[in-house]
Amino acid sequence: MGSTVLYLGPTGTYTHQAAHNLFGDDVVYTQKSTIRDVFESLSPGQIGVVPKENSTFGAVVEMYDCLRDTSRPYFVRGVTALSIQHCLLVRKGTRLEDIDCIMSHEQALGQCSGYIRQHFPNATTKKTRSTAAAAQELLHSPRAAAICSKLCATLVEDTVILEEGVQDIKDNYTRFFIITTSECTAIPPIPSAEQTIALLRLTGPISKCLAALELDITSIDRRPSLTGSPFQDTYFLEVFLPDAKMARHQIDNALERVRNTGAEIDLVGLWTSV
Ligand SMILES: O=C(O)C(=O)C[C@]1(C(=O)O)C=C[C@@H](O)C=C1
Repeated sequence: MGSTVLYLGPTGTYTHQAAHNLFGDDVVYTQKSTIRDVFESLSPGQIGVVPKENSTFGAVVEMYDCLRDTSRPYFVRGVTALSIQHCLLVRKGTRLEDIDCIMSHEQALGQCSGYIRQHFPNATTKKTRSTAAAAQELLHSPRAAAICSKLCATLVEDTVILEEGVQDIKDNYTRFFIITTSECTAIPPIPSAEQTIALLRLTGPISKCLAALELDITSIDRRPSLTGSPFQDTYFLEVFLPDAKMARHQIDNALERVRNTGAEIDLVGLWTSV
């Protein structure tokens, strides 16, 4: 039997599709109802797939909040991207003019906020745990619509798509992290390229730390650190390492330089990417 892959479910989420594109039918899939559940249920030897960022709406905050937790070991092993084309799904018989509530994951509501404002100015919005969870809720909500993938129309009985491509920016992509509890967990090969990227978690004075790091930073995300000092932040830095063979050595030296400034820094991911 192949590895177990935990993903944000239920069946039909974009995360499920991203996981399936990567691992196909060679693994055992286990759905979890929130991103936090994926992190907290992950056992040694298992693989998790969680959304990380969207090209229209930005960082997936819940994911970064889980990575901020230093009490459990997580390690990012790779990244995969998926084109996100949202549909407006309703129960059969519901017309556009009947819709009084739009349900979806907050990321999808954000990616479609212009569309919702323009077409449903009087509707309420309801956040659900995932896009596919919103599709399932239609069974109990005859006047609501769900924003979700086309696939959900085939998975949830008695539903029909009223509109396709309802995201505000047509070229819309989400990236997903592949996580394990340890850097050493064996995982099926992930398509990769020559670029080596490391993910660092840093808590400390940012300008001093960046000066000590001396690496090529490709992205920075920031969340409150929860260390007890108000407005102290934890930063997630993605750094590009031009020489894959020297990557580990370069990172270890950089971590030492930053720790010497008194800051806290950890390596929480290392992968090759396109
Ligand atoms: O709800 C889903 O279908 C998910 O897989 C989550 C998620 C996200 O959190 O970004 C994934 C892709 C889309 O951006 C919308 C929602």
